[in-house]
Amino acid sequence: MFKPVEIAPGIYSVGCRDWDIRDFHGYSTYEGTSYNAFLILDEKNVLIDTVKKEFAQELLDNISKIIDPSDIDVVISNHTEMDHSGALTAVMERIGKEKTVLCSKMGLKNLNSHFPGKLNLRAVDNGEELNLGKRTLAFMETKMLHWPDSMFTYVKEDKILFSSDAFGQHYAGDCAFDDEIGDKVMDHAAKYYANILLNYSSRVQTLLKSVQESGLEIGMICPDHGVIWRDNPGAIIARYDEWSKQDGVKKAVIIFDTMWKSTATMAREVAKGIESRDVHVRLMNTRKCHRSDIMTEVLDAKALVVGSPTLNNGIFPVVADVLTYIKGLKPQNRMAAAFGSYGWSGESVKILNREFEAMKMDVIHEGLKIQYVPDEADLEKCFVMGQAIADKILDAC
Ligand SMILES: Cc1cc2nc3c(=O)[nH]c(=O)nc-3n(C[C@H](O)[C@H](O)[C@H](O)COP(=O)(O)O)c2cc1C
Repeated sequence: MFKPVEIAPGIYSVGCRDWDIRDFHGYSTYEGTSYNAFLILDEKNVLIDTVKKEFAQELLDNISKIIDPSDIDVVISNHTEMDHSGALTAVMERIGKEKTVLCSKMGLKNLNSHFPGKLNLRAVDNGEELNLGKRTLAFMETKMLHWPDSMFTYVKEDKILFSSDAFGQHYAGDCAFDDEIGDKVMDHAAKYYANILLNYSSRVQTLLKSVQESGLEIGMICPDHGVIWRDNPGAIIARYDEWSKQDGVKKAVIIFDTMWKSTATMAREVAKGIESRDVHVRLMNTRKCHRSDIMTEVLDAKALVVGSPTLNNGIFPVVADVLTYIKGLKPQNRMAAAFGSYGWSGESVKILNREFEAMKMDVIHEGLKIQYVPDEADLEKCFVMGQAIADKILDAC
């Protein structure tokens, strides 16, 4: 299903596509994903990263179309996570168990935890270089982007950055490059950033600044998932800068759930109020929209508005699920407001406000509780609440 692609003279993309995966550790992958691995032919032949365990043979088959795997001299593990290291031991059996696997210092610890005593590991220093003959590799530690072991490998002569999971996208289509896939690549990349990297945004900012200051020239970025940025790597770097700053745009995301449609009716009226001020709004039912798609919408939204009925003195469980997920990804500089229908005790708005405070969000409205089914006057209150939220967003953006 996949053949190696020569991405630069003597440098090949040899990884595998996982066409059918639709749930990637809880992230919805409607177009599958790829596990990218790269082969560099030089006086020393190098393999950068491997693939998920079950794709080990496919990776070896791809390599074999170019060289005998046993002619690989060094393997580099930029990231320990199993989608890039799961095949390592099987691949090393074929390449030669005694051959060196280079990784970061944390990679050494983490790979040993995953595959105790099975690999001949050597940790490289941040900034260390490896001469391959015609080319030089430089290693850059990128701790917590997005695991403690993450690092980048840069080919100095070709100006190619092997960026591990950074700049990746879950996409397994026919395209190998940004110029082939077109504009939709940014939707995939935004979803990836929102769900995998958002909580490390301050580190992204630090990294981008240090890359800029060092004058590192980046001609091509090869992430471990999705297409390669060969045409315009500057475009994804600019988007990472924008996403990691988290300034937010004039947009509110309303997430809600409902048992008997009262909170849903309120949600629509709040949305109408927001939209009446020409502020963009997304209305997302937590039982109909996947949490990773909700997160993608939260990425650039200035405000998060949450609606939940009161259920057994609490909030609706699916709303709690999505909020837990959003909280973990630590969106910054956000406004928030809550609403919901209740029957007798009505705790949901108070609980949601507490959650917003725990998430360090700016609570811009005291919240709106409506008993049972909202009447005309209640719906007007929802509309006015939407307008008040929109006004705060317009003041801030
Ligand atoms: C199983 C169940 C448990 C409920 N528990 C509470 C509760 O603890 N306190 C409360 O105020 N209302 C409670 N309610 C009432 C709902 O909050 C009320 O019917 C509300 O209007 C539902 O809003 P919805 O139409 O958006 O689902 C409960 C309703 C159900 C079905």
